[in-house]
Amino acid sequence: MSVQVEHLVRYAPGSTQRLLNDVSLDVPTGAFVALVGPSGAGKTTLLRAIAGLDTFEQGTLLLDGQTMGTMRDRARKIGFVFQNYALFPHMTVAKNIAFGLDVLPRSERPSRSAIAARVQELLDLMQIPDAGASYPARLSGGQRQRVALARALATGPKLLLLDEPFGALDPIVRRSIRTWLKALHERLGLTTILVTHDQDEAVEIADRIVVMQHGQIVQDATPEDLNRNPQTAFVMEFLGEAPSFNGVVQDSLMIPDEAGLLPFAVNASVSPGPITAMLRPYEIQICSPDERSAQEPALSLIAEGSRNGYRHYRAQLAERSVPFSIPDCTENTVEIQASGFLDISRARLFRDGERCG
Ligand SMILES: Nc1ncnc2c1ncn2[C@@H]1O[C@H](COP(=O)(O)OP(=O)(O)OP(=O)(O)O)[C@@H](O)[C@H]1O
Repeated sequence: MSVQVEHLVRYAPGSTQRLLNDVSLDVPTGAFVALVGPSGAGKTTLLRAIAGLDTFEQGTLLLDGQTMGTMRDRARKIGFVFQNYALFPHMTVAKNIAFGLDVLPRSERPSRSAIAARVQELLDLMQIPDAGASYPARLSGGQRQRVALARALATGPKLLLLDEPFGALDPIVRRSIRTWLKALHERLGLTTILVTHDQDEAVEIADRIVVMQHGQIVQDATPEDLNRNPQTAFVMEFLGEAPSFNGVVQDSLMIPDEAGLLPFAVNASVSPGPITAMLRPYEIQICSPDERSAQEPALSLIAEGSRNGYRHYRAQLAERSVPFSIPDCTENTVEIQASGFLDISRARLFRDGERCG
């Protein structure tokens, strides 16, 4: 199922505050989109509007090119899992999963045996084939999340809306459920929109990341594009550690304010004046003192060990220390407490928070 949101505006009830401020989003059938952004950005509000759980004052919402039908039509086509969407504790797992089918009017409800078969199929799919007779209290957190997903999938929805569905899980279970969800999405040909606070999760699972801030979409791109071409300093910072360096552009040269950083050439289109350079720790390079013999070495390096395929360091500048890392496999040997200069020429440039180079 495709989702098209056009110029959506939603006000806080009884107020002129815009919770969603002219939001447009196009999600083609089969896409896996992650909605990310700081707390209060409007992610849940947008998801609820798409689900039809909340109304909106302006704009259009189209599912498969049509305005939304009745609530019941929607309920069958859209599966939701919200973070605090608890299972019914007094029902077995099987009854929980069957709920959406059991409550259908008799004329539409599958036979008892068809419902039982569907429940078993979902239990098998969730890799908890024997859990049907258990009560939710007997399950682990990860198993409960799977049951919540199974319940959302029982009516055969075409669109899956997930609001922090793995929030309560420990990182290891979370990682395995994430991989499994991606495979499920592909296998069932679903369209999935996932709200998550976990940037790594978004990058790993989604084919598109939509970043929200103040009720607006600030960028909508593939994970690679978002990392390579963040349109604002906020997006750059939001997606991961991003040391920033103030300086000034003169004659197409960025001259950092702090000692210990090498000036670097910038594109001629970048106008002179104050500027902020930001880059990832692994994009910072170290220059040994003898390459710049005219200057005294201006910083010292502190090794912080290896992690995730990188060797991590902190470079001590006059007023602060800056994280940087190099791939573990590199031949480059940076000695503990070695000194040198930082080359930040791979930085993106921002002015007033907007990308300018
Ligand atoms: N019914 C409401 N009345 C007034 N304000 C509301 C209402 N619902 C949400 N808000 C406000 O709208 C803003 C967006 O909320 P929303 O829950 O969509 O953010 P979010 O991005 O999902 O945040 P989080 O990551 O914390 O879940 C918040 O400032 C919230 O306080």
